[in-house]
Amino acid sequence: AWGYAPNNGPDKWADNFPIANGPRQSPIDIVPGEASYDAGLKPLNLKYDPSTCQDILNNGHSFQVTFLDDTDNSTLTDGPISGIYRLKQFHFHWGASDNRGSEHTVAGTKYPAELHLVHWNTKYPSFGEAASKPDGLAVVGVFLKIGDENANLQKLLDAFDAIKAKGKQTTFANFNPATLLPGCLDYWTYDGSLTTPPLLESVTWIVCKEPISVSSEQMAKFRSLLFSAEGEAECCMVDNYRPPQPLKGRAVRASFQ
Ligand SMILES: C[C@]12CCc3c(ccc4cc(OS(N)(=O)=O)ccc34)[C@H]1CC[C@@H]2OS(N)(=O)=O
Ligand SMILES: [Zn+2]
Repeated sequence: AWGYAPNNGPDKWADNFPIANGPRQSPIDIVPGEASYDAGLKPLNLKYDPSTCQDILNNGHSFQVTFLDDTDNSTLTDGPISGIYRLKQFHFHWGASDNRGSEHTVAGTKYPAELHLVHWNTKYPSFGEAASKPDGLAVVGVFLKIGDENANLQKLLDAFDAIKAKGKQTTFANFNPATLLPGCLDYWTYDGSLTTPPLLESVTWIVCKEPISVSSEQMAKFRSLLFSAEGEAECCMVDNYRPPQPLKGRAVRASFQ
């Protein structure tokens, strides 16, 4: 099965998922000087209801917080998209050390981690259906930068002892993902893909310019999770990021000047 090790990592994914070499793969290196300001881009409208928060899970590739998505209580509208996209889950990617870990990079700069808030287009009947459509998903990416301890992030980290190994999950209620957003919601946007197999080219990427803070001690806590299941040889969950992929002529637009 795919992973992030030398024998099953990003350089091997094309063996089973040939779309890995497709025309709209993610992540990418965002070069601010080459992004074009688009005055037609609207501000992001993110409305999240903490009561839709369900559980937190170690899926063997990252940890994710999953939301009830049978109502329009937690949605993304406006920004570069049309229609209503529902929040399904959020998860992170991070490094073995503070000098790497993000998937998108900014003029080659890597951040220690990156948050992805995954939303699906309600013009389709379900998340899984939407994931195979070119306008099916919208993922908001937020960079994490080493600085002050992040009290909102700490609520997630406090649940880690219950989800240390692959496959573990626990209930996780009343968390408001809006508390993980930066103060300024300026963003870059481009057409891309899932950054893990099945690498489906169904994502409108919305990457926030402003990072949120995470302390170095909190980053160490991320690295205490395991790729491995209980009873298997322990393998620390680190470097679960795909490196930037070729832009192949795509436009990157900026919501700000
Ligand atoms: C669950 C699914 C397979 C994996 C997957 C999905 C959606 C969004 C995803 C975001 C990811 O992360 S990222 N970095 O934002 O791209 C990573 C994987 C994702 C759907 C696509 C088909 C499966 O759906 S299904 N079983 O058919 O209902
Ligand atoms: Zn992701």
